[in-house]
Amino acid sequence: MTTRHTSDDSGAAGSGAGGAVDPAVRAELSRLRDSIDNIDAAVVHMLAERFKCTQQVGHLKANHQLPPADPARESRQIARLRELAGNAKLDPAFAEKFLNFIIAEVIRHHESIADNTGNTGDADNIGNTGDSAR
Ligand SMILES: C=C(O[C@@H]1C=C(C(=O)O)C=C[C@H]1O)C(=O)O
Repeated sequence: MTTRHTSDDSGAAGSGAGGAVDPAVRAELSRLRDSIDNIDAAVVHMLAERFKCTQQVGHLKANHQLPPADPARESRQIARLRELAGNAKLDPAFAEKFLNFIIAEVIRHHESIADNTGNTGDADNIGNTGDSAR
């Protein structure tokens, strides 16, 4: 059985086989973790802003009988993000997975907005008032 080594702010990091932590290692770890915390906060704030926009898109689509998902737009975004990722030395496959994860959540929101607006997003439904006499 393998042992999973962990470290926390109480400071096992850099202590080798359980000895005292090198203060320089502790300081470096702490500096890096401060940056990670700032980046995570920025990611959360940026995602919150993105979802504010996509919610508005969801209402616009529901009010104008547009479908929740737009696969052509998604393909363009994925191609663009993969290119940006490659240039930034981030794995393009990871960037694509991450974007797909977010988009899936956005589409779920759009479907629920459409349901609550009485629009299924089905193209056949454009102009359908709910009156079954066709
Ligand atoms: C936000 C939109 O709706 C969906 C979500 C997307 C996204 O989160 O980027 C992109 C395309 C759509 O499938 C949109 O059409 O722009």
